[in-house]
Amino acid sequence: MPAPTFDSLSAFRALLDALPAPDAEALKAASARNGMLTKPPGALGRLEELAIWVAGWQGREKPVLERPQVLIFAGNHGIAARGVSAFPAEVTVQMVANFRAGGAAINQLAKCFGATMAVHALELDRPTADFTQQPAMSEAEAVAALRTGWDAVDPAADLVVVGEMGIANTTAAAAIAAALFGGAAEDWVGRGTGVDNHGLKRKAQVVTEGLARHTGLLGDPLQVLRCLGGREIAAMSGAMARARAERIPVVLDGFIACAAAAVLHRAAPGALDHAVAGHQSAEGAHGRLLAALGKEPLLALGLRLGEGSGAALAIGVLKGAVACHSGMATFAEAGVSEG
Ligand SMILES: Cc1cc2ncn([C@H]3O[C@H](COP(=O)(O)O)[C@@H](O)[C@H]3O)c2cc1C
Ligand SMILES: O=C(O)c1cccnc1
Repeated sequence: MPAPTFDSLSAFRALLDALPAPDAEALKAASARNGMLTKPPGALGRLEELAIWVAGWQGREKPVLERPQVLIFAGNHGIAARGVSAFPAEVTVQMVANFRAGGAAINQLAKCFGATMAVHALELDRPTADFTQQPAMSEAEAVAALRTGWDAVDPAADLVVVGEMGIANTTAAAAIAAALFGGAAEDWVGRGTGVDNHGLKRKAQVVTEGLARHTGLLGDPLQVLRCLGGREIAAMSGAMARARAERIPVVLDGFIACAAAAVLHRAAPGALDHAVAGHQSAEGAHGRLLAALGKEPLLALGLRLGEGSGAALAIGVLKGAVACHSGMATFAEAGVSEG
């Protein structure tokens, strides 16, 4: 069956209301298998629940992780002109060239964990509007960006990692988080690429202005995405939703990726049941955002890069979980006495 598609935000919302659940039979079978493997019950800790979770989404008792896909989306932001990043906006397009040449951190991590990697640059020569002045995107622009993400997912992948590149996007992500979960701008802004205290104040000011500009629309998570987000952020939301429609598990990356995920979470409760938090980044409010999503990170290594880097590292943890679950012998097979 061809994947459903959408040409408006309301059609996208309808898809979110009809997302599939994990396979109950596979969950039951994997859970039973986990209880028979040659280890004391629970001895593999969180790896056990991770393997069962992957089994449920993949619809098989013995899941596999052989075709992880890393998707990187890049976009430029009108608010970059407001001095909210330690780096100039041209770094976005320069890093896209670096991704394509294989020179970025994510290239190495994707290679390490056997993932394919695709880079989608979204109209980099046309930054989104400054959201303190007007909505970052028109409805048509937001839909086009969501579609880029939706269409980028390989239905044959067995795990999806979604990452981003977009100078100033920690400010857009902070604005989204504040709009979705409340609190002051100061609670959600962080140092991003390394802004000083003045930069941090500017970020809070820009977020405060953005929230005030769009108050009337912020009750609707998809309008939050359109008014305060960016093309790469919308593309990430679209990719995560498509992965769910295909029942492919997703690993969440850092603060920006989690802001994209949070839009889905607020638009349709349970929309992130197929997603695990790969890591907690060093961005100040990432812990708060993960808590709001109810997600416990697998790793916390002090990364503050984005690009899907922390999520790509977590592929290793998931591969370990799946390898043990699907490859270990049962007590009966190995002739080991049970306790
Ligand atoms: C060379 C370079 C590579 C990056 N790779 C990811 N980011 C990260 O930094 C940006 C967000 O931080 P801010 O909001 O402070 O601009 C995003 O592009 C994010 O992916 C990078 C940033 C730089 C400078
Ligand atoms: O949390 C992240 O992913 C992050 C933090 C700082 C800069 N870029 C990304």
